[in-house]
Amino acid sequence: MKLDIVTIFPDYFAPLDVSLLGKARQRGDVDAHVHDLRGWAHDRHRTVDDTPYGGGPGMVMKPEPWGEALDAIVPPGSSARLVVPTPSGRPFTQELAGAYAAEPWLVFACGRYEGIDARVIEDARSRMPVDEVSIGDYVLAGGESAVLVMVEAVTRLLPGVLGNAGSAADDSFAPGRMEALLEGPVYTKPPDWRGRPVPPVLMSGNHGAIARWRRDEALRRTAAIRPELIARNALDDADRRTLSE
Ligand SMILES: NC(=O)c1ccno1
Repeated sequence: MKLDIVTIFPDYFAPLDVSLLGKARQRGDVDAHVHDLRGWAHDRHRTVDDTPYGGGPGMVMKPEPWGEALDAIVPPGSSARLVVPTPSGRPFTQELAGAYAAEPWLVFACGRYEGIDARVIEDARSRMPVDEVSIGDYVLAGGESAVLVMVEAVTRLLPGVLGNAGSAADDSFAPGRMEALLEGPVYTKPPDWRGRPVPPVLMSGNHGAIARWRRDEALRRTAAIRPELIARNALDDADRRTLSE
């Protein structure tokens, strides 16, 4: 997967060199490049923002640097998808992360201030798919943190990035039988810690009973914390019995 990130704070993306993603980059599984938008701002102060038409607080990111940056990074006819983090975007979900993990090339545009001049998105849409995406119903100072979240959620799904390929399949919201359930509790050694034992079923070696217990815990957690998700799952009789307890 090819990733390009355009930002006025390139140092924000130092985390791309650590942990699983850093290893994926070293292996060449992820070809990530961070670009400083000011490289396409040609005045003496390398200005990237200006006052909003129509008045109002704050500043808006100028279209010219963005247009030149995207022209330079994404040649005409290439296969890139532009992703723009914004609180006014479509929700970023595990499903969308899975769709992005199948994309050959993602370009992330990190807005700052009050946002990017709308014509930048319009112009980009004339030559590539563009998604405006929100990681949640809150406002950040810029898109950089949202891009770090999305890049981690997407790249962990790429083959070979997670040490245990099955791990992603058991995630909360992972496609399949656990699709819209919150993951239940997990345990490791010691078997008893501060007088708190590990649930015995997890040490029984009975894989069917363990799978049932894990699903029951996920159902109970989801019903307690995110009851609106329950209806998104295909429930069997055992599930319904658990939820009726
Ligand atoms: N909620 C968001 O995704 C966001 C992006 C930039 N500011 O907020």
